[in-house]
Amino acid sequence: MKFVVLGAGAWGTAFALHLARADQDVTLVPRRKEHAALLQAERENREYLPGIALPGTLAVTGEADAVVGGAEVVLLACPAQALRDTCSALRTRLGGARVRLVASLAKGLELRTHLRPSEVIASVLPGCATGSVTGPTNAAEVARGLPAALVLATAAVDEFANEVQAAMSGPTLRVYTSDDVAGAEFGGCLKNVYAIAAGCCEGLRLGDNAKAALMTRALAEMVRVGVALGARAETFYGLSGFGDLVATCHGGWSRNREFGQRVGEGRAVAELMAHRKTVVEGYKTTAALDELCRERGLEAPILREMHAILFEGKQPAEALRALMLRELKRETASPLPT
Ligand SMILES: NC(=O)c1ccc[n+]([C@@H]2O[C@H](COP(=O)([O-])OP(=O)(O)OC[C@H]3O[C@@H](n4cnc5c(N)ncnc54)[C@H](O)[C@@H]3O)[C@@H](O)[C@H]2O)c1
Ligand SMILES: O=P(O)(O)OC[C@H](O)CO
Repeated sequence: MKFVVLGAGAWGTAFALHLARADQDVTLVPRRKEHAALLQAERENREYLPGIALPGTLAVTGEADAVVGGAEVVLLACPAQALRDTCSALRTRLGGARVRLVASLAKGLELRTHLRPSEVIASVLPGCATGSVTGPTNAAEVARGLPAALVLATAAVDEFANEVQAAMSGPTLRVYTSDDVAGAEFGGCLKNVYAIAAGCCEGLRLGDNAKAALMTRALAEMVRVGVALGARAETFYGLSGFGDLVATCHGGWSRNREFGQRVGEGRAVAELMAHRKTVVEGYKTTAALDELCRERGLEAPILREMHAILFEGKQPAEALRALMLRELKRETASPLPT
């Protein structure tokens, strides 16, 4: 199958590399032409995925115009806040050509519109089949060929979605399909917020009990918020929800978790964000989700406290106290999977 991956950060590069290893026809298109030239010359993405050789079968080009029209599947591997511009450029490049699926690899909610990745794609490329690829997949581990599983979420799991699933799957990556796109995408967005919270727990040296409690209540919050926003409860207990929550809250590699750890240690949020070279999706997604929950009157106390820490200057220790001293209640308050 013919894939084009737009964006050569850590994940776009790792996923393209995986597809090449799976014998798919794949072209990786970095955003900057000079980055494409570097990747072609060095056969390594030293900026975002150092130490991993790109196989000869992985084509790299800086000329998106030349390749997108011939793709069956276009994968968008940019940060969530850059998806709209990336789709606009893609629309111009596609002209009359029709790719069969445009799917996002991003895990964030758009600021202001509060649209999920596939909704952003649909708003810029109406009539296009859209989807999301999400789940617990640290880029470096996938690039090293370590086993992982993820979800390809599309509104209709039709024959073509099954073909894409098969093309993406192999001995090191098992791909499941889902037609609950909202659930898969909200799982990917929300888990990044809670990974920052888990990092805060570590920065505050609260111990393993605290992190376990946080993750458990975070899952309940994910289900409650997600279901209220149109997702199915069961999806949050799968790879895109629980799976990615566990991976990101525990992964030593997680940029969201690590950022939260620094915040918990008392570092200033603005200073941390100013010096970042790679994306921390949970930061802006906290703002987008908090606004959305407030607009809809949804109760999301962990998300609320994370917003207070990241955008309102609240001290992490104060936020912890606020969560611990909330009104006591029964554990069964959240919806259970059907
Ligand atoms: N790295 C991972 O392990 C991983 C795994 C699964 C999903 N994701 C998700 O994939 C998305 C991309 O993450 P990443 O890890 O590849 O990021 P990264 O920080 O490694 O790289 C960022 C990428 O985004 C591009 N970019 C930055 N600003 C841009 C802009 N304004 N317009 C277009 N492109 C821009 C950069 O050129 C680069 O290709 C994120 O939503 C992330 O949550 C990452
Ligand atoms: O490094 P993070 O925190 O952006 O997490 C990467 C992936 O989303 C893990 O599945």
